Amino acid sequence: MENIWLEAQANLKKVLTGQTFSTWIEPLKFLGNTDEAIILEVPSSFFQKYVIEKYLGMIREAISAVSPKTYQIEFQIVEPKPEPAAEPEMKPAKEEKKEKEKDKKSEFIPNLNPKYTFESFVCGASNQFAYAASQAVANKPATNYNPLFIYGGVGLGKTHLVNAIGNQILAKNPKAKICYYSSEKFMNEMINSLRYKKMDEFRNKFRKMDLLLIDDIQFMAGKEATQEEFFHTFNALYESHKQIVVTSDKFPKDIPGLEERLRSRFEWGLIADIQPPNVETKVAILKKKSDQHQVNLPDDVALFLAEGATSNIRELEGMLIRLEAFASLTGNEITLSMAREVMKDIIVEKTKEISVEMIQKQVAEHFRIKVSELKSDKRIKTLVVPRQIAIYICRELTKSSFPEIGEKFGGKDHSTIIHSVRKIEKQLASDPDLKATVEDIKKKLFM
Ligand SMILES: Nc1ncnc2c1ncn2[C@@H]1O[C@H](COP(=O)(O)OP(=O)(O)OP(=O)(O)O)[C@@H](O)[C@H]1O
Repeated sequence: MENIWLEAQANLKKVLTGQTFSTWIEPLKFLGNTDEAIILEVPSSFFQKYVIEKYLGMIREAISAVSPKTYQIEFQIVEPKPEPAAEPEMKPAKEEKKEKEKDKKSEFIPNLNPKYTFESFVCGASNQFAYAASQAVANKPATNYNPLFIYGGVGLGKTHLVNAIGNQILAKNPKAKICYYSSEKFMNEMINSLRYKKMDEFRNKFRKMDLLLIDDIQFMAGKEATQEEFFHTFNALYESHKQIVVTSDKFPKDIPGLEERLRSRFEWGLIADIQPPNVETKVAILKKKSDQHQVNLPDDVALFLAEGATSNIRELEGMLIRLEAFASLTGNEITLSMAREVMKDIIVEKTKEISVEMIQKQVAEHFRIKVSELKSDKRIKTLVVPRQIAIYICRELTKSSFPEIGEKFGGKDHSTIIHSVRKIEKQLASDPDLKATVEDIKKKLFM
């Protein structure tokens, strides 16, 4: 049973960002199970509430994808063990020195996701401004746009862009002191530092940075002590001309519970928004991701996913991974009909119903022939091939039976229809031009 959870966890890792996974999913340890439920360990009630709110659906889905049965998910709070007592253990001097050095180094581990770069980011109309602003900051930190405040809805690429800034600065200057933190991590670390009387260490760590990247600042809303601490960190960095980049799901003014003095500071620099992507950008993102995974994603499938998905790119990526996994496990190429089957519970098809008549019209237009010629019995090659293609697409995209299709193609016998479908199926495997033609026609049908 634990294996089911480990497998589900591994799949979630592929879909979520490194940061989200390590913060929220990795700490969920398998505690046990009943016939109906899997019990997972959580470190606090806050943690439990957050996971239920944000990730329970995903967790359920990941589990049902790897188990034959549907399970409830239950959480049990297991408080982390307190740190060892203040009395330090006696250690040999050499060992102590080594540990100190290690501590020193780890202070500057930038914590960036190396996959999130400008190169791997698709720039479209919806994110152009934030992309350009991020590049400007990466090229000339702490000059024109300080702080840079990026805001936009869930899963639209804020974390990706701030990591890209950090990665680019680090590539130019490997010694740059860069720190990427989510605001929750900032808060948790601050609480721990208060608890173990290490506030000076905490403050110094942030105030030494050249670049401070704070993700999802909206989580600081209503947390007065955290905001107070962040305010002083902000001032210290700003005054020493260090770059600060902050992300949020809202414009500063619209974050309830954000102190006025922080809000006004965020407005000192540049505020750039990311809007939900249009279908073309979503297709471009899918194409880029599938290229990265070295998987062939046909255009019509990319369009189908892009149109069916919400604007959350994380969800779009999740769909792609699911499809890629299905194709690789069954050893088949990704096709539109496979995508429809695999996504049937996820994409509530809002694509229009495709009818035999629409297909006939589109194929006739493509080959510059008349619909009446397509339906005729004429056996010349310029008509036979389009006719077979049209019949094949009708079989793939409509629910019509062979005799029904035959009826609409001038009353042809169902064996003629079966022959046409088989013929095209066979040729598609070896004829890339034919494949491109079929995909092109299907794509136009869904436009
Ligand atoms: N324009 C884009 N090009 C390529 N990948 C993108 C783009 N936008 C988003 N993504 C991908 O979508 C996923 C989610 O993006 P990211 O985590 O940056 O979103 P976010 O806005 O920070 O979300 P949240 O509000 O949940 O923090 C990531 O894997 C990211 O690489």
